[in-house]
Amino acid sequence: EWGYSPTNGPDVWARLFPQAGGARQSPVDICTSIASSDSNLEMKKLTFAYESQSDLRILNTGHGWKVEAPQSGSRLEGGPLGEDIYQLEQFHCHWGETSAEGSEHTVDGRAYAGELHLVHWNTTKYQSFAEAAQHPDGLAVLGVFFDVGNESNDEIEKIVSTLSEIKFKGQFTDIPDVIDPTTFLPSGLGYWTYLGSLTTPPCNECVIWIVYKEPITVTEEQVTYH
Ligand SMILES: NS(=O)(=O)c1ccc(O)c(NC(=O)NCCCCO)c1
Ligand SMILES: [Zn+2]
Repeated sequence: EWGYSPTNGPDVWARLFPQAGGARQSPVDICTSIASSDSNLEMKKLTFAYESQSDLRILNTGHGWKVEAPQSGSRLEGGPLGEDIYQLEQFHCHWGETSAEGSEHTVDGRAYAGELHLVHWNTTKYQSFAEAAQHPDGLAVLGVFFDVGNESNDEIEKIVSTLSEIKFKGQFTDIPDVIDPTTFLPSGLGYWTYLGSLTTPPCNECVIWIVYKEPITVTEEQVTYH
């Protein structure tokens, strides 16, 4: 089973998952000095529209939590996504042992306490998430960094408050509260974008990454759960 130790971590994933040795692997360190601002991105504004949903299923994946949120009524489009429309499939989180680390992307070498991924797939071109994940423009993932501060995030609390029920890998439960994914996004909508991959095996090179510049604030407890 793949993981993050020296014997099963990213350096050996390519033995079992060939794409992990590819040319557009994620995560990356975002070097802000060489990131170029693309004027047409301003012209094609990135727009998103989500539904609020209750009774979403949350799963312990063994590497964090994942909320299954297939939303046929959601739309992510514009910005780097060309003319295609992407639909929300799931969102999940990466965090670390301490709040000094945990994000997958880093910014000028700096890691954040954690990182939320909102995973979407291209419904204009493909018929399913699984099919989309086989194509270079199949998925669009919004990444939001977590900063640790004194205010807790109410939406994240609705999720973290269920984790005591799914202590072990493979367990799942329902989140009774209504969740609106829009509330996970920072107020500042500036982002970096690049063509990359799934950050975990099978590491398919199918993701258009959109990483927001502004982190959202959560409390230490909300992001060092284990
Ligand atoms: N981190 S990511 O790039 O947004 C990402 C988005 C969607 C994914 O399907 C994966 N990878 C994945 O599901 N691997 C299968 C078993 C892992 C259980 O955790 C990673
Ligand atoms: Zn992820």
